[in-house]
Order: sequence, then structure tokens, then C-alpha cells
Amino acid sequence: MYVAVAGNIGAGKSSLTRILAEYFGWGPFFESVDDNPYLADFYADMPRWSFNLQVYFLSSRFRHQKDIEREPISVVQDRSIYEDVEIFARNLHYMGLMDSRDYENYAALFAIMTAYLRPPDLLVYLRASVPTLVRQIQSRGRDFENGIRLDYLERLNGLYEDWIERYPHPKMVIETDTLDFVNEPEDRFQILSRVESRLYGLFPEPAASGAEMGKGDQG
Ligand SMILES: Nc1ncnc2c1ncn2[C@@H]1O[C@H](COP(=O)(O)OP(=O)(O)OP(=O)(O)O)[C@@H](O)[C@H]1O
Ligand SMILES: Nc1nc(=O)c2ncn([C@H]3C[C@H](O)[C@@H](CO)O3)c2[nH]1
Repeated sequence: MYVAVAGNIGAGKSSLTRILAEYFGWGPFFESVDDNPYLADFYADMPRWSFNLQVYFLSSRFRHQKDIEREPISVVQDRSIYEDVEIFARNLHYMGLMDSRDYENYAALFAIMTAYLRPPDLLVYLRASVPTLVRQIQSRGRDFENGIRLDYLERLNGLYEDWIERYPHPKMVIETDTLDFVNEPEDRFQILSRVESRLYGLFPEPAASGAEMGKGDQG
């Protein structure tokens, strides 16, 4: 089983990845943030660092994908590789923060590298409004994200909506504005049951050994 959690900056992907991994006993794959050599520079000067950052994320996520394909156990991934090009790089190009030459170069590299990747068995998209994203980004308190502009988040949200509509593989959408699955056990239970039912619909065998609703750690 390979599940990916998708969503805008601060939507709650890492938190949900941790919760799913713990509950189902899956291996978690988190995106690299603390050891990312470009992220802080990127937020300080997007036009200068956008191409470098996209190539870094592409190589790091591609390595994860290959590791995931080799994993003997089920895994859950914090953000899918598809979001790099469909959401972030496209947005940087639209906003004039990555020029056409770099964008086309990056998109061609992305297409070559990802052509043979296996898509997730289920993609869980966390939908969150911009006020929720801002609140959650602030609550996490990464200094270099303080300058993220509202129009940047709004455009990313718009691209997420277009993409999730077109996304051709199994998916589910979770509205997170009124669900605090980090702090509220009932909300967490609600999400876990929805994911479990969706997986059961796709794969009528149990989603994970030892993880029956009502028996896991709900909180
Ligand atoms: N549904 C929620 N309700 C309340 N707080 C939440 C919720 N989801 C996440 N949070 C909080 O918001 C902050 C950001 O969450 P998290 O790091 O999981 O987001 P993310 O989507 O992984 O972000 P990024 O895109 O930057 O990696 C954390 O402090 C987390 O505890
Ligand atoms: N430009 C850009 N392209 C990406 O592919 C990408 N993936 C993640 N991020 C940013 C969002 C969070 O600040 C932080 C952690 O998710 O990294 C990205 N930024």
C-alpha cells in the first residue's frame, strides 16, 4: 500500500502523515525541510533560487519514490512528487518568478524522470482555506516562511483545485478548515475512518495488519 498526502503549505500533511503511519503501522516518508539547502534563500529571493529549489526537490522526491517502490511494507508519503511541477513550478512560472527557459528545462527533466514512476494507490488531498493555512504556518513558526504572501498561497490553492479535479488515479479530498485532527481525538478518528473506508473500497482486504477501527491509538 502506498498512500500520499497532498496539500498546500501548512495544510497539515506532515501531521496527517505521522497520524496515518502510527495508526496503520505504515512507514512514513517526510519531505526534506531542515536539511534543504535552498529553502531559506528561496523565500528571500524567489526569482534567483526558484530553479535551484525545484531541481533539489525533484531529486530528493525522486529518491524517495525509488525508496518507496523498494519498501517491503506499506508507506505514507508527505507530499507527492506531482505537486512539484503541477503546483509549485507552474505557479512560479505564472507569477514570473521562474523564466520560461528554466521552467521548460525543469518540466522536461521532470517528465523524463517521472515517466516510469508508480502513482500512489491513494492520494489524500487536504483542502484548506488561506486563513487556515496562514494560521497553521504561523503556529509552526519557521522564520523563513514569515514572508509568504497571501496571493502566493491563493494561487497555489487555485492550482491545487485544478489539479485534483484532473488527477486520474484514486483520490479523496478532506476539508480541514473545521477538522482539528492534530488536537481533537474525535476529528482524528473521523479522518482515520474515512481513509480506512476509502482504502477498503479500493482494496477489500484490511488496509493494514493490526489496525482495526476502535482498536488503534485514537488519541
Ligand atoms: N487540522 C489541523 N487543525 C489544527 N492544527 C493543525 C491542523 N493540521 C495541522 N495543524 C498544525 O499546523 C501546523 C502545520 O502543520 P504541518 O506541518 O503538518 O503542515 P504541512 O502541510 O506538512 O506543511 P508544509 O507544506 O510546510 O510541509 C502544525 O503546527 C500543526 O500542528
Ligand atoms: N517552491 C517550492 N517548490 C516545491 O516543489 C516545494 N515543495 C515544498 N515547498 C516548500 C513549502 C514549504 O515552505 C516547505 C515545506 O513544504 O517547502 C516547495 N516550494
